Amino acid sequence: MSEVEDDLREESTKRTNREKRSMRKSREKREQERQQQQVEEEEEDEQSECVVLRGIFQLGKKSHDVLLTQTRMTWTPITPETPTGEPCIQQPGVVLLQDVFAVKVKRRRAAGKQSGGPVLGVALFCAQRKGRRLEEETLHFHNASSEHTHTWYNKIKELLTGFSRPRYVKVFINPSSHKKESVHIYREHVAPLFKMADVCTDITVTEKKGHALSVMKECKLDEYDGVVCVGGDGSVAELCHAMVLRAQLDAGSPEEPVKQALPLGIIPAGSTDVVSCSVHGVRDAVTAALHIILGHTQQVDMCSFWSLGQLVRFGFSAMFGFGGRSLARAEKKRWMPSGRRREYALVKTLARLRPEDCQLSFLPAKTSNKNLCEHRNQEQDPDSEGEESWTTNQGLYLSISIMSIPCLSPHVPRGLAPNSRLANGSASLIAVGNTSRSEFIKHLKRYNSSSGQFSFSFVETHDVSAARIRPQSVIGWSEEESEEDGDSNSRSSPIIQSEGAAFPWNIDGELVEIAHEVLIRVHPQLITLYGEEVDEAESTVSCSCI
Ligand SMILES: Nc1ncnc2c1ncn2[C@@H]1O[C@H](COP(=O)(O)OP(=O)(O)OP(=O)(O)O)[C@@H](O)[C@H]1O
Repeated sequence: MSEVEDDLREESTKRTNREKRSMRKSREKREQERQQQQVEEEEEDEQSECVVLRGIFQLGKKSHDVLLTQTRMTWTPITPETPTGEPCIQQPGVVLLQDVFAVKVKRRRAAGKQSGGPVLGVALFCAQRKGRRLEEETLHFHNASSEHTHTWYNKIKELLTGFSRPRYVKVFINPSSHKKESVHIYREHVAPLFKMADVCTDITVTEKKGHALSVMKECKLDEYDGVVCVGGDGSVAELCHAMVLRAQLDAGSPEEPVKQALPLGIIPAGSTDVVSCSVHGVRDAVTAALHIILGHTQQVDMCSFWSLGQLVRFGFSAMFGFGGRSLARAEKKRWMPSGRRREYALVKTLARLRPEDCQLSFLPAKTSNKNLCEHRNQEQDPDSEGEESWTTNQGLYLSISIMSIPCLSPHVPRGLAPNSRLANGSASLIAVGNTSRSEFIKHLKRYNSSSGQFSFSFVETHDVSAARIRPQSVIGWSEEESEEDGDSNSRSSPIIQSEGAAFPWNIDGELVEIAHEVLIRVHPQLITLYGEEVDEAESTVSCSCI
């Protein structure tokens, strides 16, 4: 082997060693950086978790070592040492302060006394999750020392003020909702929780349709942190509409939708409570009240409904065809109990099932969320996106629905529009073409059972940011109904009455009669509701009529 080859091999070995050393160094550097980052993260965690107070309280019959940090309170039983000296491992109890809605000093009250008495300790009032429900739970921490107890009480109270929660809310109660139980529901289940959490209220018990709207137009809204509605879907729809209109008035732009800054809380007291179920997953006044108290808020998309260039209203859902006709029939039988009324209307509308001849156009939703400003510009000219982006179909439809929220309810736990999200900036358009009654019933039944309601050739669904429905038939609902049973005296008054042939629309459970084309626009995150996004509602009832 030549000297040159030796030199080359030596050189190559040196280079390999150099490369290895350099790789090792960069690996070590990366490892050091990772460790440093970990230490910093741990320090950060420690800081937020650093102990604010430590003390001894009795929980139940045992003494506990209790720690309070910025975010939680933990307690571990104090146990005597075992004879063998082995440590006795105990799982600590824990409550997150984000779930605590009130703290009180507990006292032993003498009989007949409203105040005073020796201190017993602190009581924490928390919201505990049980499935989709929030339930009230009280934790008692006993310590007879007044000084000790007050130190803890003051500190916990101070930490709780760090959360963004409503302090003063405007409450509307519709005493006529469903079984006329709203006032009772509010008094029994909501008012005591609000009082406990120091939420002050200004209450209006509505006297007639439109009362909440007129109060909302004029009241001093900046005094409040939120608005609360106790009632059914009709009351919720009126208030949501009122809140967006008020935002428009305040912003000095009566033509354009403006986001309402105040959140709306919904205490369900109706028969279906679709909006409440869609943000709580359950029809339960306590769950709804606790979401309000804890300040859980959720942005929600809304629609605006227009006819002949005039705003009809703001809302979350609309049904044309079967859904509209069925509601119109139910409204004529207001004297029946709500369950029976709904079943009667459903069965009768199925018996007289007929398609609507109409032109359906829609604007497919873009994948990214559009912001409000873009939508505002579109509002003035619905065709400004260019005709080519609209899809138009002409034909016979049994039902057309458009929903910007999933519309969950105990009857339909996965919702009438299971693909719709609360704040994705689009709405589900569900168009059911003409088919036999038996096939239509099969489609309806699948809402109630599991899924597959859209897997029929006569059903199409689209994610849309706007839709337009132009009825072609000259025979409106009014003519057909008067022919049907000559029951004109018992007709309820719809929100809009048209001179010519009008068609019944179900807009958020309210009957609206419109004779002409209706344009629907989706407005991303136009309103904030107290609650959260849920996938499925708790199912408590099932419809047996079909
Ligand atoms: N004091 C009142 N008397 C009559 N109607 C009222 C009164 N206050 C409000 N309203 C109107 O009643 C309508 C229906 O209200 P709501 O939806 O709460 O009850 P509901 O129709 O019985 O419930 P659900 O829609 O769940 O069956 C709303 O449009 C609301 O404006």
